[in-house]
Amino acid sequence: MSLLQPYFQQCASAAFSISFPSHSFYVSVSKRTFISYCSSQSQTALVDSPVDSKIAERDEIRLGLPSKGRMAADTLDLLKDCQLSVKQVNPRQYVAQIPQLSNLEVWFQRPKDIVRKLLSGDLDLGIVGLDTVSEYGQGNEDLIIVHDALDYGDCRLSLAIPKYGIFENINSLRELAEMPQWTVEKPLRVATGFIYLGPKFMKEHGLKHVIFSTADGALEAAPAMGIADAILDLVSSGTTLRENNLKEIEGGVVLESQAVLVASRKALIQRKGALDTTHEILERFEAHLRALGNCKYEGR
Ligand SMILES: Nc1ncnc2c1ncn2[C@@H]1O[C@H](COP(=O)(O)OP(=O)(O)OP(=O)(O)O)[C@@H](O)[C@H]1O
Ligand SMILES: O=P(O)(O)OC[C@H]1O[C@H](OP(=O)(O)OP(=O)(O)O)[C@H](O)[C@@H]1O
Repeated sequence: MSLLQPYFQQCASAAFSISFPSHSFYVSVSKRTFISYCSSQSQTALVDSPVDSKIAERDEIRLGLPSKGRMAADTLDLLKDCQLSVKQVNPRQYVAQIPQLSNLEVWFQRPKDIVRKLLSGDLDLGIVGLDTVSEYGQGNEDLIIVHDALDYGDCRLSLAIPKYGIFENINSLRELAEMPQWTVEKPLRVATGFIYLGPKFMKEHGLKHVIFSTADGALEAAPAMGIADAILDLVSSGTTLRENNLKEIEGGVVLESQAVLVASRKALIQRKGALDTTHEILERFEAHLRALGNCKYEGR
């Protein structure tokens, strides 16, 4: 019986179940996500889930890890803390092994490519920020957040506006939306790298006259350069906003993010050994987080 079984029972309606000769498992796609797994002698197979096509044939299970950037070192540290040491022959090689998980291959990729490759079936599991899954996954139902709180990479995707000029007394999304300046001819200009989540958030919050532009970095410069009125970007300490005379506003947080373990639903269902390997990784993560006092599911 898994550690997470009691939690599953609380949200069984959001789950699907599969029974095979040797085991059964449940996967929930609710906000607090997990995999639950237990032994069963059942010979029946019940699949209540959109499994439309076959996955690519290969024997190994593939885990994508960030190849560089903010998440890379912390991800390796987490795995090491869980006694899952990643053996990379040299840093320019993008494939590695974890001796404790013999059927698993690690592939180092840029975070956004990890999400893309989960969707294309070229990876089965990945560790990235929730912001990256949400932006590049675009709500695709094949992506399952297996663990939503790995306790690093904390940040938020937040709307920010200048502290000065016409925005001086604007402190909430509602006040921003009600400004008379934004019209069809002269919409609110938002600079962001999040071109899926940005428009979706504005639409959901009823902001009609908005136009987006995009850039790969240093977005905080856009208002002062006269390129944008607002920015939608990741914030952690808030220093970059402050240094650029920008402020967050009430109701302007699109998403709270941290590192998550994400899986391809198809891979979990169809790839031999994927479920056991995922369960093994998940239990190690939970044991580690519990030891740190950060296990969300403890006592459930
Ligand atoms: N202050 C922060 N700014 C940006 N990302 C942060 C911050 N704090 C945590 N993160 C996490 O780190 C991830 C960014 O990692 P990285 O720097 O590798 O990405 P990237 O620059 O978007 O990738 P790429 O170089 O492929 O475009 C974010 O997706 C987020 O989950
Ligand atoms: O709240 P803070 O702790 O100041 O962090 C936020 C900043 O960090 C990220 O930029 P990054 O350093 O990745 O550089 P970039 O602007 O080139 O993306 C993000 O895009 C913000 O600019």
